[in-house]
Amino acid sequence: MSLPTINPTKTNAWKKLQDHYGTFGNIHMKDLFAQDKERANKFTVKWDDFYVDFSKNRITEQTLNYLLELAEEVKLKDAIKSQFSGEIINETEGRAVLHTALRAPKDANFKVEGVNVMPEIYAVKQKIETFTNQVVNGELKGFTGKAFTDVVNIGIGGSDLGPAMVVDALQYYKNHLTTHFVSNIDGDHVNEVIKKLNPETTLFVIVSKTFTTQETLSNANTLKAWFLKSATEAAIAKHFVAVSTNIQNVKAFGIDENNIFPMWDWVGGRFSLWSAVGLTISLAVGYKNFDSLLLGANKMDEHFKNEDFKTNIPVVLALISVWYNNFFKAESEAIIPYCQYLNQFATYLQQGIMESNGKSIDRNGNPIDYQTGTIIWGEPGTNSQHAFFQLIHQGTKLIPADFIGFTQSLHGNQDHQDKLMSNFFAQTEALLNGKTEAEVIAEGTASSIIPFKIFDGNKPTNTIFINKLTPESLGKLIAMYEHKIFVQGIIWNIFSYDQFGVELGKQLASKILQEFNNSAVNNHDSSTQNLLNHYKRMS
Ligand SMILES: O=P(O)(O)OC[C@H]1O[C@](O)(CO)[C@@H](O)[C@@H]1O
Repeated sequence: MSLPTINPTKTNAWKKLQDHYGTFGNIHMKDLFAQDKERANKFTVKWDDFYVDFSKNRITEQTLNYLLELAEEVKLKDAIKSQFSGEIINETEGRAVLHTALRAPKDANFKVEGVNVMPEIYAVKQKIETFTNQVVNGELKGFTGKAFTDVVNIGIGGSDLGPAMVVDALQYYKNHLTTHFVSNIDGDHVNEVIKKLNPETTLFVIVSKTFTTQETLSNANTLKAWFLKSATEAAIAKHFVAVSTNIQNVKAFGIDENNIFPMWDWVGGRFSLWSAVGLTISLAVGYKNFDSLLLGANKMDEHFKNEDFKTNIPVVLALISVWYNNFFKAESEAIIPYCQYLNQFATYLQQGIMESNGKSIDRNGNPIDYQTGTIIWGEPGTNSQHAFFQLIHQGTKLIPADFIGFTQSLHGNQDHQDKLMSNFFAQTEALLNGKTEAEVIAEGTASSIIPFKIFDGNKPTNTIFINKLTPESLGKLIAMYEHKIFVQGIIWNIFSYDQFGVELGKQLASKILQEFNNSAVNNHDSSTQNLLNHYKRMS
């Protein structure tokens, strides 16, 4: 069975939303709160250690009902079933999409083409656990008999961003191993990492689903060449491991078969941190914590699969985002974690959201005449307040924002935590209420300055409030956004799991690379040609 192919703009719910948007006009959220004392309770979902308040949005109960009707009309329920039952929903690549199987319990039953994949998943998990324990305990040693001190993850995109974000987010839980990430083809990246390494005590984890990615293979070759300045070829087996679906290419690189951690083509790169792609996470925080991350994601999967849409966190967040994207024409969304540990979270979500839903052809193969993927950006609070919040508060653009916060800190310094969280609450309150002219005048402001100090307010935010940053709660949070991506892709009638848009640039780059050897460069547009010739002269 394939995914439904319903044009959302042709649904009854869409028309209702359009009319509703027309009458919604300039309703201020402040008035909605004043009219209904129960508003916050009505638009809050409490689930496990999550408290998600979406009341500070430009919605009424009617809006939500129409959005829920839209979900029904585009057959979201069937689509969820299709995804979890291993159907080939990544139709353009002919693949199932089963990252959810990676975090399911052992006795779950996820089938790809009739075969239960759980035994394979658990065999690889076992391999990750054994290997992690041996490295962390110092049982496995380098070529001079010393235990490992450093781990270098070599990968890019989904083979880098997920592990890098999680290792950073969970650094509180880290063991003695120092982790490094090399992704960019820019030689400065690998060069700076090399400066920090001792070949005798460094473990290299090459992560590439395809094992054909230029950046990853170039960086891996550079690191191998550097390593071989101090060690023999035989030592590679002790220091290099790989995560890939392409066993043949990994072996050709010189990696011992025992050092290969397999993955599967039914795991998309940007959804792969739950697989052996997360090996560096497991090494950095220990297998138990890695497994808790998976457990958290599995709990969110169950919530997503079973919860009524009205109180289903990923579904509600996705619907509200569609409301802004397609009716208010908001172009971007900000992700603001009040947590320094989530420093890389927005960057990570950029790939997840923009590579998945940045599409303009629908599931019937026709061009789309409505907006799809949102632009994602963000930084942790409070730093972001001192950087770009001016534009969110008083600029001309509507920027819905997710505020992510934790009731309990990990550091235990209540003074810092209270100051951080007072900012967290103050910002969403200020974005909601703004400041009126009367309030500005009452502050005794000089009359010529008054207009500059008025805040319209009415700026939407979701508050995603979690008890504590743990591997499990992080797993839930990541999975929450993964499901939001899926829901939006279904509504927009696009394929979320391919990424053909990244190919053209890659193809041209390899053509240009070959042309560097030619004496003259032609058959480009005149701009590109001039630039190439200038580079050839000057480099
Ligand atoms: O793991 P690989 O095959 O090296 O691919 C890395 C990344 O490249 C992409 O295919 C395109 O940027 C991503 O989807 C993927 O995460």
